[in-house]
Amino acid sequence: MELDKMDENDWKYHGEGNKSLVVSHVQHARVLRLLKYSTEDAENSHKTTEQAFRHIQNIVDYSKNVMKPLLGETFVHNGEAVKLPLDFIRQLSLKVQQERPESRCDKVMDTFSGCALCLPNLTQLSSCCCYEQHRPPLCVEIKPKCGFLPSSRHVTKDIKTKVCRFCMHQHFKFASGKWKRLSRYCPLDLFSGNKQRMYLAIKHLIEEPQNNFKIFKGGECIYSCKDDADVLQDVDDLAQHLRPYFLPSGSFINGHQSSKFVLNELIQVIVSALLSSWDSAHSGEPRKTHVPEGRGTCEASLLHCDLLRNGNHCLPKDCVLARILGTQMLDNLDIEGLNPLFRRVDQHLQDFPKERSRLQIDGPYNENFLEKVQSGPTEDDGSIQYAVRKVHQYRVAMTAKDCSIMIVISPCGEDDGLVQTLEIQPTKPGFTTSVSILDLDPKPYESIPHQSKLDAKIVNYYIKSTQASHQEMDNPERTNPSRFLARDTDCTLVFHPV
Ligand SMILES: O=P(O)(O)O[C@@H]1[C@@H](OP(=O)(O)O)[C@H](OP(=O)(O)O)[C@H](O)[C@H](OP(=O)(O)O)[C@H]1OP(=O)(O)O
Ligand SMILES: Nc1ncnc2c1ncn2[C@@H]1O[C@H](COP(=O)(O)OP(=O)(O)OP(=O)(O)O)[C@@H](O)[C@H]1O
Repeated sequence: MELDKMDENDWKYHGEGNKSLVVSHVQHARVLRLLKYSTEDAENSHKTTEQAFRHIQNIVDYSKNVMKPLLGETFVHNGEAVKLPLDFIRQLSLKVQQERPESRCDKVMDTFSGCALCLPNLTQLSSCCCYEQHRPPLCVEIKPKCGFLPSSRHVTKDIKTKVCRFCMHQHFKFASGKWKRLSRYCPLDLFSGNKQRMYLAIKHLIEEPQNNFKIFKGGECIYSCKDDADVLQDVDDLAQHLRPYFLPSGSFINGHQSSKFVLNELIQVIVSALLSSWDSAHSGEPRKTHVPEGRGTCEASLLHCDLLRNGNHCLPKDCVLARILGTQMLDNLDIEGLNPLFRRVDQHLQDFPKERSRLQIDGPYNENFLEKVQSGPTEDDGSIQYAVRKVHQYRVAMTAKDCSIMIVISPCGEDDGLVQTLEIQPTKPGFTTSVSILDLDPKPYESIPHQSKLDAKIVNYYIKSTQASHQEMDNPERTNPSRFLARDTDCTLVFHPV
């Protein structure tokens, strides 16, 4: 990238989250990820270039030295911190403003520091060399969220060991107006390793994508959450896009059937990519990651009880889901068990402020930090080392609970006869897939008290609202229909038993 030749016309709006705004290059498979700050957050706007650059370098170091070893070399692309001309960033900010969703405009792009993170465009990261004009690579983005139930003895509310955080959080988000519909997606189904449960989890993501699901075609977002949209219409549009990829030319399947068919095909390719082991050093019988008994099924999941009971709960060892789940499970005390340890660390830092740097509370995120995460006292011996280790582990787990998976699906070879069988196959004929993980930023130490409050709010609201729902069921006239989602009975899937 030649900094003196940066031109805002070479870049376009690509997407954004809570903390950053992403623009993509119109020709090269590159993106710039620019940080955002709240308009009221005056402190951040006064960050000097050096401070901002350090902040972005911290993100790079964390991805590279902490998350990459935990999640796997093949999945993580840490990118590099870059300094950009201020004029370019200001022009870019003006250019993208009209494309930004209103719900994200409570924050503004950082146009003062001149710093950004430059990354490969993961929606275009194809492992296939034969780029077809009429069938550019598809990319599916999934933000899976937390895939297990806590089993920590510190958990005080029984419901937390039965209903997963995502499903409980849905009720809170719906009530607070963040989303207009409840999602039927349950992360525990996605992480189950059971193909039928995974199939339905993805089907539910397609039905109600919220901020957990997007599809790109040739790097352009063609399917994502639109708050007011007619969802059925959207799914039909999506099916139109998918036809050239999944329906053999000259096929006679008509309208609705063909939509169902191509969506089914897409889901199967996604499941296959999520379950593929990517560790090239490993060969032979795939090893499995088991979700401990009772931690892999959520009572709020809308799947058939039989499917939940009988589904096998294990993931191939080196598949992307196993890597993410393993890292999420570094949080083995739950926020309730972590709280007293956080207070121990906090007290220590108040007593000895200089310890902040030795304990690497804000980095540097280097091999030493990873060492602190991975080794040290395993039982609470009352030491500060133990408490710091658990705090570091919790923060790493939080990153893994909030990351996203990108699956690029590239057609290769002839488009005729692509779909020969409806079984999931290790690699579906006619496609290659590549998988990466994004949004691997460190979660601030200071956010832990917020996590604790949010956890209590979500759980209390869930208990209150489900109790109210049961009362409403006794009195149907008062029932709010969107509170009661139908169980998914469409389990007559095309998979063979696994
Ligand atoms: O707390 P959660 O589970 O709601 O996760 C937040 C996400 O909300 P979600 O529930 O996925 O819609 C939230 O996503 P949205 O802004 O809702 O798209 C952020 O990812 C937030 O991370 P950060 O504070 O920006 O680093 C996430 O916060 P962290 O808890 O990961 O810090
Ligand atoms: N390297 C990349 N290549 C392609 N698209 C990307 C890349 N990084 C981010 N994106 C897109 O930009 C969106 C926002 O990026 P990201 O998730 O990193 O933002 P964030 O503000 O950290 O999100 P969050 O709300 O989770 O904190 C992503 O959902 C994804 O669609």
